[in-house]
Amino acid sequence: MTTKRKKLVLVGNGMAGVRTIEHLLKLAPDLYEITVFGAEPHPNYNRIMLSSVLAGGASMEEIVINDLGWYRDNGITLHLGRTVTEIDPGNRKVYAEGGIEAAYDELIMATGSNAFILPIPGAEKEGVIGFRDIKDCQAMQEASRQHKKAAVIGGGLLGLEAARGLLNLGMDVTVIHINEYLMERQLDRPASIMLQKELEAQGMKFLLKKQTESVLGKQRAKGLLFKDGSMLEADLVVMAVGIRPNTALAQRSGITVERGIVVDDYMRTNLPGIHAVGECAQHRGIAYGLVAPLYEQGAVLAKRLAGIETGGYEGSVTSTKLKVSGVDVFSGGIFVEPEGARSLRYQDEIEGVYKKLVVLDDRLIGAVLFGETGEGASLFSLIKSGESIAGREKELLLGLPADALSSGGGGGGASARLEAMPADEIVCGCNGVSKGDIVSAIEGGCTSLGQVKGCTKASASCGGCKPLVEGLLQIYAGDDVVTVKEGICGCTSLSRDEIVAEIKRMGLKTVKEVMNVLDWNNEEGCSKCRPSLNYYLGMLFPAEYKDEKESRFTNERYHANIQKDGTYSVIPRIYGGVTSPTELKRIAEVAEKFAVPLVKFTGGQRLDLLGVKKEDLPGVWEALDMPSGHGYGKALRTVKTCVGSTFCRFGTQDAMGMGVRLEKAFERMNAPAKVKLAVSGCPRNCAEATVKDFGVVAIDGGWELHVGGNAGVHVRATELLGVVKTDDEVEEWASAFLQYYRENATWNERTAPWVERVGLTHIKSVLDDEEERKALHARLRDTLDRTVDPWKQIVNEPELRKNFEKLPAAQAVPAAKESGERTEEESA
Ligand SMILES: Cc1cc2nc3c(=O)[nH]c(=O)nc-3n(C[C@H](O)[C@H](O)[C@H](O)COP(=O)(O)OP(=O)(O)OC[C@H]3O[C@@H](n4cnc5c(N)ncnc54)[C@H](O)[C@@H]3O)c2cc1C
Ligand SMILES: NC(=O)c1ccc[n+]([C@@H]2O[C@H](COP(=O)([O-])OP(=O)(O)OC[C@H]3O[C@@H](n4cnc5c(N)ncnc54)[C@H](O)[C@@H]3O)[C@@H](O)[C@H]2O)c1
Ligand code: SF4
Ligand code: FES
Repeated sequence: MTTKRKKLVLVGNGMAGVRTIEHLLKLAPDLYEITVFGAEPHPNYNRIMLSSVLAGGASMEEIVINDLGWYRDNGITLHLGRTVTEIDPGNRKVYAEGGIEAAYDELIMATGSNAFILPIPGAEKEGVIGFRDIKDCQAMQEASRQHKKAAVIGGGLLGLEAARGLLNLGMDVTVIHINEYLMERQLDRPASIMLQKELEAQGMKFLLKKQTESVLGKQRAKGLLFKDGSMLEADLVVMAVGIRPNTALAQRSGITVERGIVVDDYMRTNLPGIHAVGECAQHRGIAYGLVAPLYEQGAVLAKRLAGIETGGYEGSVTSTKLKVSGVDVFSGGIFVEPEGARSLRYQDEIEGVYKKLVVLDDRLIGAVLFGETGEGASLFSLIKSGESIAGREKELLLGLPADALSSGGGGGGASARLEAMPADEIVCGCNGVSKGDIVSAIEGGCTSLGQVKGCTKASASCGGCKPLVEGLLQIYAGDDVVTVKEGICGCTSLSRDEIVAEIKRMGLKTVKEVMNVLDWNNEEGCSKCRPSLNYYLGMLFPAEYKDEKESRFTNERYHANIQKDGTYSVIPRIYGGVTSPTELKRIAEVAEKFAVPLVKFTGGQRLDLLGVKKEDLPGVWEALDMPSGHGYGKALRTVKTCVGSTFCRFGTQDAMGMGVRLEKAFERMNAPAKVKLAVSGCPRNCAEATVKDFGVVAIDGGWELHVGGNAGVHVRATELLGVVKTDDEVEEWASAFLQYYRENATWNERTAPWVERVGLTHIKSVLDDEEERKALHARLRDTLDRTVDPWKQIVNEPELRKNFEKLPAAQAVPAAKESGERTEEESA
């Protein structure tokens, strides 16, 4: 005898509702006769991926989660394109468009949200849309075929993803934002400013602190008028100013509604048999707007409906990742310090990296990452776990090896955390994939990230969970794991070596050409690939390549180090740290003349003039009449020396003379990362040569050559490359080592990790070959002979000087005010 199934009706065929049904079918496949109503004419699809569809990274077909066959196979009655218009709670019935009605024992409201359209005059005009569904996406694609200028109102996640998509469609895009910085709901000011700069480099324009008064135009939008009286031309206006839970039907039906449909921990509304999940629901005062919490709600409701005991939904901590190719932004938990909390920050404008951790009672409660977001998933799991991070705060901030990211003191690190993670914990928030799902996929034969993605969808949306999925692969696939090569950034799947080989093979000569020919998936590139391509091209073709200033970071463009108040630091070259009374007097006069607020000795034996205004830079350089110390770039910085045999009674060689010689030989040398040298006059090593990229230590009758050292966060002592007798040999070996590093390291890789990666034995074997050594030396000489001092060049060329003129206040780039940035000279 078959028992009669209960009737379950789902209103809303979106991500949260259908997810609940999927769960329920797994838990109790025969319990309900299910009817689904969807106002949209499509089967259930991944709304998140609309951003990728718009940007050209996915097709509409690819984002379907459950096709029509799935509904059929599971015996679900589906009414597509039918909006439910009425609920009769007394008789437990729903009524939909087209005269359709359905009775229920249990009803799920999963009506999602509506895009908020600003109630301003002209908002109803043709060409004004929100960005919420397939229809909106198609409208934007269509508009881009006929129109050129787009305005996106709202600089939040949605607005920026829409803007990136429209840029990809060839439109001229301006984002209008009401706040003074972008994504203020997810980011703090420094991260937001870095984000803005990166997006500007991609071609996006911004109008900040602007309030839209009305949409101009007759039938179709022609532009926007702002409250300050200014205007913007636009024939497509996308409103991305937030969402409002879709509650009208619930309200009409007597269900309690505040901002959303009010539910308890079991997703029950005030009316018997009626539940709500997803963006339309309000739980403990919060209506969520991201899928991860909605999936958690769905899991609880599914258990409840299946009659399985469950602890109830207790609310979610959320994290977000902006899905814009070439920009890495992560925000999780509480990123604005509540009372009693501390925050730790790290900012490096040269590398384009910003990190902020918020700690309360020794627990990580929030994080913002820009530029390097690989640790986002691990940090987010620490935020959720609430475990103590006492004593590990700095490690976490500075991104030590993945295994430092957890289990403080308990040992084991990140892999131990993954192993201990319960099977039902969600690893991929975007797609609601649990650890158990991923482990099953691996045990079922998936051995690469791509295969796990194909089987489970984990990492298929924002990609934020990729490190965790890879971690699970390492643990559960063991030796079978297939590591698929990663591109140098999100814009390409090519590795550094492949790119360099292709540049050489095809003789590519500009950054744009490389991107075009090698099929970059983002026309403008990003903050990782543009500077690296600029470096590789300059390194490969020193004679022909013209440096692309726009592919460099601010500091390298202005040849000075930007400080947290927006002023600059000027470090002239002082060869070997040896100066003279005349030079010192000149520096003092310049400091007085330009009212330089601070003059300080750096760790590299030089003088740093701090607090110089941008417009004063050329004047300061002119008056100093000294070469640039390159204290701002990926280049030779200092050659630190001790006094050596000239004065010291222990000295066996002239350390100062050698230091000056090396600094003169290698000044203006750019490199994959900054390079520091030191020369000590005896093994007492007062110049600390054994923590430098290239260290020279005098011994009786010769010099020891040390390589691959590094102070700073990850201290690494040098390894001994060899011992030579003469000063000429020191220069030749140093030159060959540096050129080999220049030609083979990945952009941004310092000598310490490079030596570790390729091995000293290999480097030695190359440099021991005299012919090869001399050839490397000659290539570096040839490169350096073509370089000029950047300060002199700017001082002497009026056109270049113009770049330093004071901008009108409105255009000035805001400084990274809250940053804790140090001058690069001082950072090791
Ligand atoms: C472009 C874009 C990108 C996004 N990116 C991300 C991201 O990267 N990460 C993230 O976590 N979140 C992201 N989101 C948010 C995420 O998509 C939503 O949180 C999620 O889709 C909400 O699911 P839901 O089921 O509650 O609502 P929806 O997915 O909106 O589904 C509700 C459905 O109910 C239907 N409906 C409404 N009323 C009725 C009715 N009376 N009768 C019948 N049907 C009805 C609607 O038409 C809709 O199809 C993004 C959203 C957009 C628009
Ligand atoms: N990557 C992701 O996780 C992702 C991507 C897209 C959308 N979403 C989700 O979709 C939902 C909608 O996104 P959203 O960005 O519209 O919402 P949001 O509320 O996060 O951001 C809206 C932004 O618009 C700005 N704004 C408000 N009024 C304005 C006005 N009059 N003029 C100019 N700017 C104005 C606000 O300052 C805010 O920054 C959110 O829940 C979001 O989390 C998430
Ligand atoms: S390293 Fe040797 S030579 Fe140089 S200062 Fe120290 S003791 Fe003197
Ligand atoms: S968390 Fe976004 S794809 Fe997994």
